[in-house]
Amino acid sequence: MENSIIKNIEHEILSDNWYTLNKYTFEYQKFDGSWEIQKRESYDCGDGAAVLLYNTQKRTVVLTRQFRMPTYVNGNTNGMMVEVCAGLLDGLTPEECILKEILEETGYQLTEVTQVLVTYMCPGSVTQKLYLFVGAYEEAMKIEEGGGAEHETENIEVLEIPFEKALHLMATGEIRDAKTVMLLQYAQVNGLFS
Ligand SMILES: Nc1nc2c(ncn2[C@@H]2O[C@H](COP(=O)(O)OP(=O)(O)O[C@H]3O[C@H](CO)[C@@H](O)[C@H](O)[C@@H]3O)[C@@H](O)[C@H]2O)c(=O)[nH]1
Ligand SMILES: [Mg+2]
Repeated sequence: MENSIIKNIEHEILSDNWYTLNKYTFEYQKFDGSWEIQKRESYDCGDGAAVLLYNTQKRTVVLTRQFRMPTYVNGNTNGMMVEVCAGLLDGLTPEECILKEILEETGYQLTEVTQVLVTYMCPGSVTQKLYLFVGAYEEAMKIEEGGGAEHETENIEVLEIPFEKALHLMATGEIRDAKTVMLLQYAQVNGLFS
């Protein structure tokens, strides 16, 4: 990490259970040139990849639905989230990761996806960099049931819905996962279905 506006970085691990919560204490040079000590916690759950699966003939997208505990404890009544297929890199490249996740979670076997955006999802507190893809799917590519990796107790429901319905669900707030909103809007802005 090279940066002339911070120095003397100290690192401490606050929790290292499933993911890692780090704490950094460092000197930060303010805009007026003076230095101050800052302390920042930083949650490292790894980088990830996500994909909007779309079919222009059928005008459909494939999404997933699963229980997300962090949303349940923050206002999402039944904790269920409708999201694009996504997963953590776990040592793979973003493209390798997302092709594997597509098969595991949705049962489609794709060989090609296109990277369209790279985003920091929550830059004040979470390290995660997320690689966003779109991928064209066809019925013939469905070779497995999907549903998620058994050993990860994922329990993922696969939804194939019209693109217009996905846009409607986004407008009504039933779709409110950020990566999903970004990819649906990407499809809309770039005329993926036109
Ligand atoms: N035992 C245990 N399992 C966990 C824990 N946290 C996550 N898991 C398991 O680990 C799985 C990881 O599945 P992936 O498909 O790799 O990731 P994801 O949870 O779908 O998505 C993650 O990455 C996305 C893209 O970067 C993110 O958008 C999403 O928020 C999340 O971090 C989860 O589904 C869940 O079963 C935990 O604290 N304990
Ligand atoms: Mg996943």
